[in-house]
Amino acid sequence: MPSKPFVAQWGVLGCGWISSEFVRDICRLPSTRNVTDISHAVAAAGSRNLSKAEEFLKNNCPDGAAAQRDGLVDFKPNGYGSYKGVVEDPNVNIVYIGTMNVCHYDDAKLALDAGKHVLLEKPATLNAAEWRSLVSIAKEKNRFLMEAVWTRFNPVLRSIQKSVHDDGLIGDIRCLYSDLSMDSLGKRPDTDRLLSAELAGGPLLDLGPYPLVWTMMMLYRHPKNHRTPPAKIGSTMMMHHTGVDIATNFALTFPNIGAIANCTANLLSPTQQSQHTRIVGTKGEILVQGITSRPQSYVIRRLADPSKENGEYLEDELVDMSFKEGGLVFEADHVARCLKEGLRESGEMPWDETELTMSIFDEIRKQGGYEFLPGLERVKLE
Ligand SMILES: NC(=O)C1=CN([C@@H]2O[C@H](COP(=O)(O)OP(=O)(O)OC[C@H]3O[C@@H](n4cnc5c(N)ncnc54)[C@H](OP(=O)(O)O)[C@@H]3O)[C@@H](O)[C@H]2O)C=CC1
Ligand SMILES: O=C1OC[C@@H](O)[C@H](O)[C@H]1O
Repeated sequence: MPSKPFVAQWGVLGCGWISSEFVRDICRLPSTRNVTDISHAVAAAGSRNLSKAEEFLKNNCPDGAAAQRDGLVDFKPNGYGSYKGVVEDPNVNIVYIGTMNVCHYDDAKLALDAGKHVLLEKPATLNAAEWRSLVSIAKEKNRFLMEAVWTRFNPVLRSIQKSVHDDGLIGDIRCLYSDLSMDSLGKRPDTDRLLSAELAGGPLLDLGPYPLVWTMMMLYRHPKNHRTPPAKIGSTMMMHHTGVDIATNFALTFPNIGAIANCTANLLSPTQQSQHTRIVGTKGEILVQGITSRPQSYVIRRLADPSKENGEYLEDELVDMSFKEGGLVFEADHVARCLKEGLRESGEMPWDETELTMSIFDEIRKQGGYEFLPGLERVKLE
């Protein structure tokens, strides 16, 4: 007899866009993606406004998520007009935090202090000091804590990582180019979360995590890099009149493997979806397609003769791995497995990699002159 799947019992903080995407994705029955060891339930959702929480549940998971529809648990989702209600709900064992950047630290602390495990949307915090503080609370409370960088669990990224790291598909990596940008300027009000200084907006923190995740997964995590942080961080930032960045370019060097990453995130231009990320090696290159956060396919271009300078490529090979899931469920499955195993930290999105991410953003903000409004940072950098 197969054993009963472990059920992650989610409580959701913030009933906005990404929370609804997350909840809809965990409603998909695990069997449709050949998953049998874990499942998901929505135990609660909380908003600053009760009717918004109730509407959120009605629209996204009126019967709960997969485990509720499969009869693995017998509770229905509860709506709350506060975040406190969610973290105190006895049916909740893990809290998904989909609130604004400026709320992440307080909301994660609220959940950890209430004894709940936490999956916290990117950017985890405003700076590395806030993240270190959350990690120490998670350790003290003996609870799971992970930054929600869903792209790390995307099957396309995983396939590319294996082909490049284990099978030497493009030889030694030399350069990585990755962009996530949007042509938002003039199309969103200055009060929008992407442009507002009060909400710690700007493309570095909002979009930058994705070019950086490609860098982390392909270069930082390259077996020959031995998880060595970038030796140099160089950046150029253009500021918007609201006090957030409007465009940020950054380059990171990895001398152990002789590779450099060139990352861009701006609100001036749309990303080129036919090759948002280009990974160039000594034997060829990979062009990743789709959205930078949610790749769907990639093109392999092998050099006909790798010994030639600027040589010809053989015919393009398309690897189409399009999937029907939203993509957030792969991350949710991983978290459920961590909880099932009693882990407090994920090996795939460990605490020190979020700390490194936040430190890189801290350094880029310092170079570019992007300072948060007074009072936003709950823990200041030394
Ligand atoms: N993983 C991914 O692909 C994505 C991640 N994100 C991340 O998720 C977070 C939320 O983004 P998104 O869902 O697009 O944003 P939304 O504006 O759609 O939702 C954010 C929610 O935050 C809550 N909130 C708490 N305090 C405030 C406040 N002072 N002002 C406004 N809202 C507040 C609100 O929930 P309520 O009113 O219910 O209390 C609101 O609905 C961001 O940190 C972003 O970086 C965003 C998009 C994609
Ligand atoms: O995480 C994100 O990915 C998609 C973008 O549209 C969004 O602004 C960002 O928060």
